[in-house]
Amino acid sequence: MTDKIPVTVLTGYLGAGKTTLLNRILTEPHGKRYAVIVNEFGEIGIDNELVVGADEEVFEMNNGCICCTVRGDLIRILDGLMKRKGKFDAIIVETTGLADPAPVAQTFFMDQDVSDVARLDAVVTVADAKWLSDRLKDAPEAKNQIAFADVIILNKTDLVTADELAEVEARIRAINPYAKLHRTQKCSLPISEVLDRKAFDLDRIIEIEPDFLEQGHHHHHDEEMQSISLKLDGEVDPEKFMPWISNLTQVEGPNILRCKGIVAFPNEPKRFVFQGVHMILDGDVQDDWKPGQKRDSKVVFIGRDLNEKAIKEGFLATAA
Ligand SMILES: Nc1nc2c(ncn2[C@@H]2O[C@H](COP(=O)(O)OP(=O)(O)OP(=O)(O)O)[C@@H](O)[C@H]2O)c(=O)[nH]1
Repeated sequence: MTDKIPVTVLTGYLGAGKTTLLNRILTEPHGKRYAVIVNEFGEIGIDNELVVGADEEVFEMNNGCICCTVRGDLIRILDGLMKRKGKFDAIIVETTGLADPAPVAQTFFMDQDVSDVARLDAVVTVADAKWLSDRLKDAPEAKNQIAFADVIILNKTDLVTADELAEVEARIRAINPYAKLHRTQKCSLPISEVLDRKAFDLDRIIEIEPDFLEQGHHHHHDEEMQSISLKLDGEVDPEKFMPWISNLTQVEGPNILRCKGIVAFPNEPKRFVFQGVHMILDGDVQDDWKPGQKRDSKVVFIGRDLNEKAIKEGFLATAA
């Protein structure tokens, strides 16, 4: 029992700060080896490139929601990892912001091969202090992520007032009074609060979801949620790209839940990485393009009521 590999499921709505937390865990000196499994909603893999490349191995699952189509993938990757047991101290699974954590957690109880060697240590949910209250109204996934959490990281406290923070915390407590809750900026908290918690409580989960241990899965996806992945076979002109992306996120901000991209600027040895949540946009040149790596540009937008044609044309028109 005790030598089963602990698995932490990292969840939280789009843009809450999951990758920020993951990178914090991976860069802190802890002397441990983690295997990381990332799952994203969108066709072009960007998330795995945003996870810092330490010694860890990152496995990517694309094209679908972890809780539905790629659950088989998760089982396969976990099986593969188990065969190499001893190489890893723990496994971290980062789910897409649109995943319901229940079926992911179920995998550790329902799949015999997995449950023989791995144990679900905790479901850790990152919540965006600025946007969570809105998402609790219109996104059922966001509510389940809070309900299932053993640890809740209420992040981005810098973007709200003390009153707003108290209000969102009260909303969280109305859904989940049990989880350990931390208020953070940039997910800054001791790793020991996140990993190896031995916190997953099956009895509590069965109270929330009585058929948790039964087969079958009724996750209804947000049918209106769109994911637009665009790729440009080359560089973009910053003089065109910057005004375009900032204008798009200002005008379409309410509908854009998440955007991110990695683009190449002419004569710039580093990759320009940007990401945003609604109209808040963040971007910087980061690590170098590797020798031989193709300098192309890719962007992903996730949201509702997005005009795909206009966004695509706008992006292609920024070509250098
Ligand atoms: N102001 C502010 N921004 C933050 C904080 N934490 C993270 N961010 C920013 O929020 C954006 C989203 O953070 P990520 O860590 O990529 O979020 P995520 O949950 O992994 O996003 P998805 O995987 O796309 O759902 C990034 O631009 C971060 O720099 C915070 O405490 N305050």
